[in-house]
Amino acid sequence: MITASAPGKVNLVLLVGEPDQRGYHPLYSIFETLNIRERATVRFRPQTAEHARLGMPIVVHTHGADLTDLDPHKHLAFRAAKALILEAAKLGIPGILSGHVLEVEIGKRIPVAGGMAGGSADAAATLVAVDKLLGLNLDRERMHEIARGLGADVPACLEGGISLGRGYGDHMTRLDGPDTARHHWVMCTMRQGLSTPAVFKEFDAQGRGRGALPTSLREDDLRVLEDAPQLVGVLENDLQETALNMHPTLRQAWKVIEEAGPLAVLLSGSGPTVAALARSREHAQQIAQRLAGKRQVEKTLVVSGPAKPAKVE
Ligand SMILES: C[C@](O)(CO)[C@H](O)COP(=O)(O)OP(=O)(O)OC[C@H]1O[C@@H](n2ccc(N)nc2=O)[C@H](O)[C@@H]1O
Ligand SMILES: Nc1ncnc2c1ncn2[C@@H]1O[C@H](COP(=O)(O)OP(=O)(O)OP(=O)(O)O)[C@@H](O)[C@H]1O
Repeated sequence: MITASAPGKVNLVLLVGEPDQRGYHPLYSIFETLNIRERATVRFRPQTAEHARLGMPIVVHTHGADLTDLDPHKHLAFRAAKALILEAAKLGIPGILSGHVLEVEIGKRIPVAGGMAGGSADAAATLVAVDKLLGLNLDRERMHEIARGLGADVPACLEGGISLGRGYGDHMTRLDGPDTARHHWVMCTMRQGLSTPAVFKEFDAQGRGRGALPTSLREDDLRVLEDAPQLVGVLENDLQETALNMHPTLRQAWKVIEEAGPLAVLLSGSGPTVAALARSREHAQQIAQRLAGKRQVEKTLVVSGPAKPAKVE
């Protein structure tokens, strides 16, 4: 049995270009991974008659969130496990599961459909756990290739730290080092989620895409590695206005969160989770206390970043 974990994220900078023919958007995205982690535990189980009917001998159980409406084959942990079984076959290790099913247990802590890459973190943790269980020992490059086939945010969850994502936000360059400052956040979730494709679609309908994106790290963006006060001037999310227009209560929540006294307020990815930047952990706890009981905010999570990469526990 192997357990691995992977972090959630907030995009410190998210610049969005015009969509390509498939409708996907080129991005310039600086990810900060957060110390709120998803866990994947994987093991072999003997195959039963019921399992034999499964097309692919993988069973996923999810704890901590209700994903019963989700087609099991679309669960990102299922897709990650399947990708590595196919990779094993490609590497000439067929029958790796013979007589067994691969069981994946996911422990979710990251809110679903909140813009914090919860499903992507499940995928990243599953990739690392199954790689170890099957003894594949894939290198970083191959893991990242497989990860980006699963979703644009999966490589960032594998990578950890603070990283620049180019291409579709899925080609990572790690930016942080030993002197990188720690950042404290209050992640404020909303009762109603927002669908990532719907936000991008509305963004396009409003013609908000940038004609050109920076081709390398902008010098000013190096401030993402500094303390919270320096970070304030860097934070930027092109999807913010679109999400604020689409969500029924996000604008009211935004005002309430600003009144709780953070240094800055930022939409996390495609939202609707709102990231409130604090000076320190104590300040973050104060903000969370001020927001307790406010009906506009579902719950608050006091977190910090950058976080460790996806790894075996
Ligand atoms: C908004 C972000 O969270 C910022 O980090 C990501 O770009 C979204 O990452 P993700 O949820 O892992 O994205 P995917 O699962 O690959 O795609 C979900 C949907 O988001 C849109 N999408 C995603 C990434 C991208 N570069 N362009 C897009 O247009 C597409 O409509 C796609 O169908
Ligand atoms: N393991 C998973 N956990 C959560 N949702 C999943 C998972 N696998 C597939 N999904 C589907 O993806 C949708 C969005 O999931 P997720 O929680 O990853 O959103 P998100 O955090 O907003 O993503 P991102 O920030 O990467 O855009 C869910 O509503 C669900 O239908």
